[in-house]
Amino acid sequence: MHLSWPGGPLRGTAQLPASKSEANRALILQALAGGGTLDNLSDAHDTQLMRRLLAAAPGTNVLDAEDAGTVMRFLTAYLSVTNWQGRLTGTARMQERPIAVLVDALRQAGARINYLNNEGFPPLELQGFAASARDAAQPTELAVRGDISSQYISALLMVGPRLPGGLRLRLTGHVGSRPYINMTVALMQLFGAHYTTDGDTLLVSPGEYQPTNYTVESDWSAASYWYSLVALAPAGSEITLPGLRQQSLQGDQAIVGMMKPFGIETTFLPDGIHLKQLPITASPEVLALDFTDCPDLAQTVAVVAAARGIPVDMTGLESLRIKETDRIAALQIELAKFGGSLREVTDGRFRAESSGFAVDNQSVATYHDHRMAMAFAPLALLGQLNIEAPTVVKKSYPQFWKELAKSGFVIEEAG
Ligand SMILES: O=C(O)C1=C[C@@H](OP(=O)(O)O)[C@@H](O)[C@H](O)C1
Ligand SMILES: C=C(OP(=O)(O)O)C(=O)O
Repeated sequence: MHLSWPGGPLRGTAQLPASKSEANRALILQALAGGGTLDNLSDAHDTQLMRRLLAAAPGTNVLDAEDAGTVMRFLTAYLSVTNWQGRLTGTARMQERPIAVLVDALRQAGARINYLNNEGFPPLELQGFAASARDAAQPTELAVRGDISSQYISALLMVGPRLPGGLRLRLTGHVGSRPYINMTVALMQLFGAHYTTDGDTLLVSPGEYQPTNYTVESDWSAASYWYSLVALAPAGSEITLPGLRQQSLQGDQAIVGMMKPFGIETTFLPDGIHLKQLPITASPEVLALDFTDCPDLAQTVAVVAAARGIPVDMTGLESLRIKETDRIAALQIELAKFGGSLREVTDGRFRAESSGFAVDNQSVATYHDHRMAMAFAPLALLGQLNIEAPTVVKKSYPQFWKELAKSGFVIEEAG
């Protein structure tokens, strides 16, 4: 797909998808509650897939979570406690994304799960749930490391009320993506769960979820691409993004602060936000940003840093290697095409920077990763650009290209 910008400031209103993270939790909680209504469910493929698989589960013994991490992890827990028996699989890439931490914990809780291919990875064979003969008045006690994926923890927490005696979950190690755990707990409470903490131990009381009505917020991760568009567009650019809330459950709202040094001012409106590009005032020689809590923002920021020539030292990128692709390797290869780089300067600290950054008809490979496509697309503001396999955006933001076209980009399909 060929992308170009006719010139002049970027202006107008862009529609965002609803958060797939909120939606996929709400769908699991709704299924466990046995009712309630969800408004503003995303048309994102991950959300529609979750909905379809939850509906299909009672009548089939093969489910395919494709490339959706939340679907694979949340369903493994949900299908276990609901005693579903069958095979849960995913794409070739999903079969490389680890799941042992979750499977070990569920086995301890009483789930019977086998690996069908490689130990520790999907596909899985679920053989039902046999709660141990332990005193049911005692909570199921589990210890889970938090440094690989928070999705294991969210998955366990959501089924916690269904475990005999509830769940006492101790988090160990350096916990990443913590705002996603907080989002899980907030939605569980909204659906009637009882939850407390004792340091890094999370306690979920046994009980039933209540049918609940919830309106999903727009997606802050998707909003991040509009931040980079405004940051790279000509002076005077501004954009309105409806549907975002100041009180958000999404940790990716951190983009508000991260984009300030790039000159982006955020104003909260009664329904949404307004972004405005301001002249960049004095900034440190090298910015330091930690992505431990918001890994999905890393690609957005790395590309803007290189394109604007504002070096950023990025930490907290560990989980990027096991997402839709190895995002660190993908960024390194693609940034290099433009004169940018992402170099490991010390253990775990990566500097995004550039020398002679130029956009001149390069072709960006997207590695089956929606965020590679959307993080690099804003570079079309600086010159002619090609994006390979552009339909990859459907995972979280199917309308992305349509919204770019509406805002003035010229888009030509390849071939
Ligand atoms: O729980 C969630 O909705 C998510 C958690 C994060 O994953 P990790 O916990 O694996 O970092 C994030 O990257 C992913 O896009 C969505
Ligand atoms: C990592 C992501 O998704 P998931 O882990 O749910 O596949 C993402 O959307 O960036």
